[in-house]
Amino acid sequence: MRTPLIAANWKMHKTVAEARSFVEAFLPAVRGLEGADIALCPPFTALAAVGPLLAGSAVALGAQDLYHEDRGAFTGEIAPGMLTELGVRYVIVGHSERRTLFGETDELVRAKVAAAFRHGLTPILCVGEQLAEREAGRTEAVVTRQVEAALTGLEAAQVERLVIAYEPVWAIGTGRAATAADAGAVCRLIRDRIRAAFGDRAARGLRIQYGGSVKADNIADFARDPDIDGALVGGASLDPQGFAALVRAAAEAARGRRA
Ligand SMILES: O=C(CO)COP(=O)(O)O
Repeated sequence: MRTPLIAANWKMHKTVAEARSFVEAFLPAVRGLEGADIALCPPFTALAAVGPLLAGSAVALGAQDLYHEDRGAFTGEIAPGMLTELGVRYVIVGHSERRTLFGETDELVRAKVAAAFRHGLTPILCVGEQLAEREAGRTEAVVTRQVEAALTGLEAAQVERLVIAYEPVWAIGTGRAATAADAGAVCRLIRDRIRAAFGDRAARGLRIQYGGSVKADNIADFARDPDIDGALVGGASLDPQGFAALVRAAAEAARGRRA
């Protein structure tokens, strides 16, 4: 069975000093924990400080975005090699805030996923429908389009290592999480599409997280579902003790999943 991945997306929160004190409190609180992988995705400015603090721990370093070119005149952007140099292992790509606030297209997301793989980074590809799309019965069509567009040109062996985060946009930061049944159904749909396009091995290896108002007291519902492989967590990842409790609850619940 796939090990769930609980990833913290801090978004535009925490200075370097705040990031350091989070890690100092968080690591002892999850030491020795088994049954879930953990990643922290601080803002770019804190990566160089957080990386060395995580070295030797079971907690991986992630980034929130990257640019798809290796270098050049792209003011304000961050190249993949700048992330790998700092020990970054995961990179969030295509978050709905990037898509809606910063105009990222399916094509740009595809280029970023490819760039991440080219540099040995594991993308956490975010997909999810808006409220109006859900209400119009278009969830399946939207999510399928986003997944297919982002994975065009990849090899099955790459897809097997990929992480997809299903984050319905209406559930992000609203306190209104999807039900585990609805989230699980979309995750199954994604896995079926991956199986059809890339084969059974890729579909079995790929991790599909849920994201959107995940908290310590609802994570168990998601983590028990055999097709939900952990969570991408925003607001509830900002407090070290609260996030540690969330990770522990996820690991505990995931133990009950069907093998
Ligand atoms: O966008 C998210 C993670 O990427 C989810 O954010 P919240 O957990 O704050 O709803």
